[in-house]
Amino acid sequence: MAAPALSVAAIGKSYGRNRVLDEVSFEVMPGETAALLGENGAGKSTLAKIIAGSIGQDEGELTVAGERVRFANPREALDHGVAFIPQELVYVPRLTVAENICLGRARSRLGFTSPGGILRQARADADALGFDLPLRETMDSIPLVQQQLVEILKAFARQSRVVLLDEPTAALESEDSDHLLGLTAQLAARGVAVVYISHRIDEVFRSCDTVHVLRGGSLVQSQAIAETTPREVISSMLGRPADEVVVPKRQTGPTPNALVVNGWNRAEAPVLDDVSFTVEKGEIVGLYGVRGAGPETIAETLGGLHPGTTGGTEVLGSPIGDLGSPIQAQRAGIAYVPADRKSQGLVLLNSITHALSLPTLSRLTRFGWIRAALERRTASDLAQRTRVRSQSLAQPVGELSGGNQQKVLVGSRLAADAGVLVLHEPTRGVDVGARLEIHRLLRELADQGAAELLVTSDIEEAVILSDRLLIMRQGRIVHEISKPGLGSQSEALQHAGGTQ
Ligand SMILES: Nc1ncnc2c1ncn2[C@@H]1O[C@H](COP(=O)(O)OP(=O)(O)OP(=O)(O)O)[C@@H](O)[C@H]1O
Repeated sequence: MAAPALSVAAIGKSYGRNRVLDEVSFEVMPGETAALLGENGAGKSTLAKIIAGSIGQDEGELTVAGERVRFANPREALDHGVAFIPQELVYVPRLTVAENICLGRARSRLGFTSPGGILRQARADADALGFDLPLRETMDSIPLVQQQLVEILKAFARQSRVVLLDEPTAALESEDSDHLLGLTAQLAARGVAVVYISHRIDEVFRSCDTVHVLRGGSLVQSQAIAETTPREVISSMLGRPADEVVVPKRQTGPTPNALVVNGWNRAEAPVLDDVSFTVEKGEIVGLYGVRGAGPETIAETLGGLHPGTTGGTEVLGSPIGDLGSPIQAQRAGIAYVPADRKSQGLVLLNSITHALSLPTLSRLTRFGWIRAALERRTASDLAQRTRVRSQSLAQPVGELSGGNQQKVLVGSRLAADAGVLVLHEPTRGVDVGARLEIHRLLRELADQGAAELLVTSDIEEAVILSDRLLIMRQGRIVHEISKPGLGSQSEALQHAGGTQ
């Protein structure tokens, strides 16, 4: 029998007194796609980073294709055919997409270092995988989803034996996710071992052969996918039976409008075409559409990120003159939870306490002094409400697992006590348990009178959380579903895709 492509034996890792991985062992055969699951902070990314040479283990051994290895850095891992696509993307912002794709390979081919050569190579790589990418644009000027496709392309273009993907589809629309899953299957068919970290259980059951579940750093389930069920996997992740939970919909009748958007237009991309809608106090309104259809533009405009959008806006009964900057949006009474927590939302060096209280700092400040005790109390209340898992609230946000960083981001905006909450992908990268907690929290806030606009690419989230769901296509609102339920998913997708 062939040697495993990857063997992980009794791996252990601690950060100070925090035991992050304990005696973790499993194998992945060539051509196998293994899912690595677990709640936020369970240790998945840490394990992936150890396998990929970004950090070292304290105990245990790694074997790649029968050879015992200990990589000093990711470069060495790549040279051994181990490629890692991390959760937080690493790219050179000022270089073009083509240059980023070819980065690190420039010396391998004659003539390859000329701009034309780089463009040709990048185009060949992109075409081979059917990716349509703006190769001449700089990385920092393209949307997050495209940045992600570039990273994926880089790993795929290199000849890899083991490919680790850390939540690659968290930020992707269903169409792009399906494309990516198709690519992963192609890789596996070529004999590559794929380790797939995801919080999307349905995706794992569609595309993986085996599943390994981490809880609190220990492996608690290792099984063929065919021999288990989503319910069983969720139970092992949570360490308790997975209960059927339904987040209740709004109970109250009509209330005054808290947000009125009236005739918004944008001629230049991203285009909006005469968009009008309202969100009542206590109501959660979802906006759904395929990428570029408009929902994200509306969220970003409300966050003050798209000056130049014309039309009228009212917040809590008062007309807003201009949403030209994030500060103006905030002053208008809008709390915006951005989709991209790293570049728009969180300073990773801040302590959790500071990050959670930052948006409310003016309230906590008296005569220029931050009232430290109040700051701590606010932060600890928010950390509890969003169930942030950390060693202490003094820990830098950058040390938290990705999902816990997301909880801090959501929590920090809740503290602002704004009348209107704009939630852009609020549960991206968040595990099933925490996703439910965030959903409950958002419902609780709505019950207390907040108006919420939910922009999510997760159609299931859109239908279970929204009281009303608006579907957008090509910059316009094309359909409204008044009381969405799980059965409304296909209706929403049909209208979003234009097949209706
Ligand atoms: N550089 C670091 N310093 C201290 N602690 C860290 C560091 N990196 C990770 N940790 C801790 O290790 C634990 C595991 O984190 P890890 O990122 O592996 O979780 P994860 O399972 O990938 O979670 P998520 O689903 O949220 O991405 C967490 O408790 C985290 O706070």
